[in-house]
Amino acid sequence: MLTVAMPKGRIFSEAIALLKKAGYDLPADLEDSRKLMIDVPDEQLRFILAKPMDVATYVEHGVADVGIAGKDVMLEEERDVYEILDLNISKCYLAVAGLPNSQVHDVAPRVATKYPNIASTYFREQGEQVEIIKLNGSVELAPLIGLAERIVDIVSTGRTLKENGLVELERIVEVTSRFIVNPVSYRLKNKAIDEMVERLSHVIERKGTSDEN
Ligand SMILES: Nc1ncnc2c1ncn2[C@@H]1O[C@H](COP(=O)(O)OP(=O)(O)OP(=O)(O)O)[C@@H](O)[C@H]1O
Ligand SMILES: O=P(O)(O)OC[C@H]1O[C@H](OP(=O)(O)OP(=O)(O)O)[C@H](O)[C@@H]1O
Repeated sequence: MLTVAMPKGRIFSEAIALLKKAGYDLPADLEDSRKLMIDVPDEQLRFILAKPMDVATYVEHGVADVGIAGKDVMLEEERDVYEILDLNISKCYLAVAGLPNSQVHDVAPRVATKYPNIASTYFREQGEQVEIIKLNGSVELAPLIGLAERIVDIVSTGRTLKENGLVELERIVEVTSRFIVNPVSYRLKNKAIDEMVERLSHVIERKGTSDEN
């Protein structure tokens, strides 16, 4: 039995679709359920449904053998897990944004973000001193209300920035979801994990090729 940590929220449906495409026979109502632990005995799988930021924590502690997590989470949390596969789903990127034409005069401008580690590493590498303000969501609000001069947040379509009158200033890193594995599970359950990786890679490789479209 493999325990798979799945991120609830926007990655979930794409991840389930990918597993189904890879040939896993999963219950149709998986996405409507409020259950947080779901066994699929025919496939020898147990799913646990976690907050996206927590997936790598479950995998690092070995209560899940494998999991699916955004690259943003992997960079922010730096968990001791193997990142085996880029699943190429839930594409977006992390960027610095702010109000247009805003002049930053402060010695240490304030940067609001859900990603304090990524943001401080980025600005340190740029040689810029900033004050990081940690938020848990609606980060685009911060410059509008005067909490921060800049933000570091996810951009996908750019709609949230646009509708709040913000502009992208610098692109930090591209983000997609990754298949991650607990190092001990990888030794003990190598066959089952390798099979899942193989089946998933097969589906990812075919994605976007001309005979698939
Ligand atoms: N706008 C977006 N488009 C595509 N992928 C995104 C977007 N925002 C976040 N992601 C990816 O999805 C993951 C987060 O998903 P989601 O937004 O459902 O979680 P969340 O922000 O923790 O949600 P909440 O705290 O509101 O439940 C991120 O780690 C990132 O990899
Ligand atoms: O470029 P877009 O397509 O507009 O997507 C980007 C928005 O999506 C995410 O927010 P989410 O919906 O997860 O809300 P939150 O920030 O409050 O968690 C992200 O934090 C941005 O705000």
